[in-house]
Amino acid sequence: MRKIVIAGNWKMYKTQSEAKAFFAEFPAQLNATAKAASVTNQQILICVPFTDLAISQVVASSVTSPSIHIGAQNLHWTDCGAFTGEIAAPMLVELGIKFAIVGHSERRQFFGETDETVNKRLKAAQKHGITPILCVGESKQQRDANETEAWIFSQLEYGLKEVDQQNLIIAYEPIWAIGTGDTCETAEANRVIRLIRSKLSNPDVTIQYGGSVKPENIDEIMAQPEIDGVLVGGASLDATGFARIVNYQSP
Ligand SMILES: O=C(CO)COP(=O)(O)O
Repeated sequence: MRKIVIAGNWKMYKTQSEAKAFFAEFPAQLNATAKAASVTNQQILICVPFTDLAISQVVASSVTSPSIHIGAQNLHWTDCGAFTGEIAAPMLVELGIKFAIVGHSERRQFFGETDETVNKRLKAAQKHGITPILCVGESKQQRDANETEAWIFSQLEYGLKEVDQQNLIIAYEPIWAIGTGDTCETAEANRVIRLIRSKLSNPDVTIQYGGSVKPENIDEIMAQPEIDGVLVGGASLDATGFARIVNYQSP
C-alpha cells in the first residue's frame, strides 16, 4: 500500500532559533483539526538545513501525536573523507535522521549534481537505512520542446541504477513550477506521476508532487489518484500554513 508523505523542504531558511519557534507552534496547529492523527497511512516530514537537524530532531521526537519526522536535504556518498562542505550518512544516522532529499533541481542547477552523483547518494542513503527522496523534473524549455517524458525517464533510468525501490520516495518537481506560484495543472502532474510509476519495478513507491504547493491548492492536488503526497518549499516555512497542508481535506 502506498504511503502518503507530506514533506516540507526548508531549503536555506531558518536559523536554530527560528526552527525552535516553528516547532513551538506547529504541533498545536496540527492538532487544531486533528485530521493527521486519524490518517494512519500518512507521514509528516520536514527537511531542514544541516544546522537545524539536531535541535529539530530533539523537538520533533517529543511530539508523538502525530509524529513528525525530520530529514536532511542532501548527503554524500562516502562514509567520511576529505569532502569540505559535505555531510555523510553516518552523521545523519547518529542524529536519528531517517530521510534525505537527493538530487533536488537546485542541487543539480547550482552545485553540479548529475544523475551519476545522485545515484551514488541514493545508494549511500539506503546503505545506512535512510529513505531518500529522489527529485526529478523538467525545465520550461524541455516542457515547451515536448521533452518532459524523455528527460524524466532518463533521470529515472540513470538515477535509479541498482537502487532499492523498497526504500525510496520520488518527488516530481517541474522546475518551472518551483517558487514561481505557477503550479502544474493537477491533472498534468497526475499524468506525469502515472508515467513515472510505469517505469518502476515497485508499484508501491510513494510519488510526491512539488512546485508552488500552498494551503489554497493542496486539496485539489491530493484529490488526484496518482499523487501520494507533496514536497513543499516556501509554504512549509509557516507553521499555520504547513499544518493546513498536512491536514488537507480529502474529497
Ligand atoms: O522545491 C520545492 C520543494 O522541494 C518547491 O518549492 P516551492 O514550494 O517554494 O515552489
